[in-house]
This record gives sequence, structure tokens and C-alpha cells, in this order.
Amino acid sequence: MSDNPVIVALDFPAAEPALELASQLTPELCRLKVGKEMFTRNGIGLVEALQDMGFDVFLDLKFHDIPNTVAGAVRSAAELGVWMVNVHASGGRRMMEAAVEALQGCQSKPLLIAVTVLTSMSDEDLAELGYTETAAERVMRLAALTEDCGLDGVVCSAMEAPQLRAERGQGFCLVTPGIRLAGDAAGDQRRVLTPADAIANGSDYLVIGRSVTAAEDPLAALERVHRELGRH
Ligand SMILES: O=c1ccn([C@@H]2O[C@H](COP(=O)(O)O)[C@@H](O)[C@H]2O)c(=O)[nH]1
Repeated sequence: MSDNPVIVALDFPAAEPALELASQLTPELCRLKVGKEMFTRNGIGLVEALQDMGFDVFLDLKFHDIPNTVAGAVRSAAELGVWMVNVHASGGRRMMEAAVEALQGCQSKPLLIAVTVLTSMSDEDLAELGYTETAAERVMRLAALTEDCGLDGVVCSAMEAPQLRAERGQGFCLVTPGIRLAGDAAGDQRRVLTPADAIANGSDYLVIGRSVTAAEDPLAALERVHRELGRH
């Protein structure tokens, strides 16, 4: 299981469909991501239920606050026993260092990663916010800061993965949402690749939501992802 790169994003309006889908999956097929929609509605109960089913859980709450608050949130995630947790790199050095420090001495230590530039953002979106860098340039800068602060890796688009691999090396974890099976609508995502292209670019983990969860047959869609990755 440990070399499985697939993380299914459980974005549903209620716990029932999420648990129903999870019951059709296995920890060998994928890890599961609990994000803001599910966590706000269901809290830690849902995370614990998925963990009791044997799944590794990525708690995708993208913490972004003052250092003391983020440190406490990351420590709480560790106590919940999640496999991965994240913060926003734009919270800055002191916030990220506080998050790293908070995990020292925790009994179970999740992977700690930082969101660089959301995969829903384009260069034009960044320009409208007053940023002068392209998305790729900003990802590179925030990834360098993230590594310097001692985190395990970043969330980015797989489009930036080749340059990140070259700049940050093999040990730095690249988690890439914005994944679509060929033919699926990008929707609100802007920096999108297929599963095979993402892995070829150097992604460690693929976060896949609607290409699986909105498919007529989610299990068949997930099996298609594995076939595309050469994992049968
Ligand atoms: O930059 C980011 C960071 C997180 N996400 C999350 O990943 C999934 C993607 O869902 P899709 O349905 O495959 O688009 C979703 O939970 C986001 O919150 C992201 O897309 N981009």
C-alpha cells in the first residue's frame, strides 16, 4: 500500500455517500482525503470512521492563521492520527516553522505539507490579486521556503512537478490535485493533468476527486486510473 500514489478526495454534502463510496474501496486501492466540506459537517467522527476501515487519511484543512493557532491545529491533527495534514505556505516562515515545531515529540507524526498556489488559480487570477509572478514562479518560491522551514513537501499542480523535482530533489513530497481522466471536464480547476502525465512529471501523490466521485461508476473510474498508471 505504501507505494500507492492515489488519494481520493471525498467531497460530498453528507457523510453517507462518502462512507458508501469508502465501503466499496480498499486501502490497497487508495488513500482518502477529508477536506473542508466533509470535516465542517462531520468533524473528527468521519475521520475516525475512515481510519477504522483501515484507510490512511489526508486531512486537507489548509491551515492558514497566526503561528500559535496553526501549531495547535497541526498538533490536534497529529493526535487524531491522520497520515497527512497541510497548511498554506503563504502563511509564511514563522507559521510553517511553528507547525513543524508542534509535531516534534508527537507520538504519531503526519506528513506535513504546504499548499503553494491552488490548482484552481491561473496566472490571470494571480495578476488580479496583484501578484507579479506567474503561478509556476510563485510555486517555486513557496516550495523553496517550505523546504527551508522543514516541512515534508508541497501541494502544487503536476504541471510544476518537473521543475520542482529538479530544484528540490527526490526526497521532497509533491502532492498534486487538479487531476482529470482524459475527457473529463476541468470544472473550476485551471492547472490540470491526467494521472499518467502527473506521474510522468514526478508527482508522488495524485489527489483525485470528481473524476472518481462524480463518475457513474466510481470504482470503475478508479480502476481506470490504476490501469493508466500501469497498476492492475
Ligand atoms: O491546490 C489545490 C489544493 C487542494 N485541492 C483539493 O483537491 C480536491 C480536488 O478535487 P477535484 O474534484 O479532483 O477537482 C478538492 O478536494 C480540493 O479541495 C485542489 O483541488 N487544489
